[in-house]
Amino acid sequence: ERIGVLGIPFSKGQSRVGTEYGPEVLRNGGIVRKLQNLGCHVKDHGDVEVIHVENDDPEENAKNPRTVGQTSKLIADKVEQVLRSDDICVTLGGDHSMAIGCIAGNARVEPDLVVLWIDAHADINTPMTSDSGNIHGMPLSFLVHELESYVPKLPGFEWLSPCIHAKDIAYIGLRDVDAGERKIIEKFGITAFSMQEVDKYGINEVVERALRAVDPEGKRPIHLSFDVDAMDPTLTPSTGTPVIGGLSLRETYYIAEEVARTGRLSMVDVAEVNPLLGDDKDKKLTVDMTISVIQRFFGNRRGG
Ligand SMILES: N[C@@]1(C(=O)O)CN(C[C@@H]2CCCCN2)C[C@@H]1CCC[B-](O)(O)O
Ligand SMILES: [Mn+2]
Ligand SMILES: [Mn+2]
Ligand SMILES: [Mn+2]
Repeated sequence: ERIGVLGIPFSKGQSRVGTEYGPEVLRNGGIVRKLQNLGCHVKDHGDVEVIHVENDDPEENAKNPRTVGQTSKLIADKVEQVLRSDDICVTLGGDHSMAIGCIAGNARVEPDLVVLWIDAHADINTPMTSDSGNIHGMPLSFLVHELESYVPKLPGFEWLSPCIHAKDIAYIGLRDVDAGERKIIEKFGITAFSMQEVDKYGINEVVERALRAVDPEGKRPIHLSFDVDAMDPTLTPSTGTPVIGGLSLRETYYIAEEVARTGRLSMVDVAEVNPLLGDDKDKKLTVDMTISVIQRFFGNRRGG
């Protein structure tokens, strides 16, 4: 396939400096060359322009709304452009608020997409249910039709309309879900496999059930949003909200290999790499583990 790589040097969806350097360290880790070595045609489209709005006061408890909203629009426009020329888009983040623009942009090209959200967290707080006010904990709430009446139109988000349904989402890796998110997941019947289900059924059964739940006929394009904190912090320590008891390397490889096998992968977001957290060993480990996972979406199979 033709892969378009897009950097999203963004950090204003949360409060820690550092995720803006995610694209740089992933590129320096050789992600483009390693995908090319798999025989893929890879074009690096550079970085999305990040908007910085002065005096971007919180609105409805959401922090940096104008900066996040306006940057998300640029992300959506750029992602749409990439997907019009390449088959698959790989976005290098950046905090997980990037997914607002990534999914919105992808949905313009693939309106029938389904979303696999690989994450320790549900990232579906509304501005009202969020304890932190960090928009990286809210991206899905801006995108889901069923939540439209619960989410205020924030300044900077005027351009955005919901583009997915609750039934189009499946979570894998959850282990730190807020009360408000739990209520949303239950109320709208969102498919969710926490680490408990991974232990109960095994990753193979979880992946099979997740794909069947969102796409029983096996026809729909897949948007896979990968938060590196889905993996155990011993593997990806350099991330802003680590949670112990995460996915193993082999479990994460398995998810990537099975999604690759569908042949319907449309987009992969790589979110929440923060090279300023931890020591140099942690940073190198995080980058190397993340890249080794991404390689498995594109044909690097353990069986050769
Ligand atoms: N739900 C959260 C939010 O801030 O909304 C709260 N949580 C941190 C909090 C620490 C204390 C115990 C409960 N959890 C982080 C998460 C967002 C993660 C965003 B991601 O993109 O990294 O997944
Ligand atoms: Mn997370
Ligand atoms: Mn719709
Ligand atoms: Mn996340």
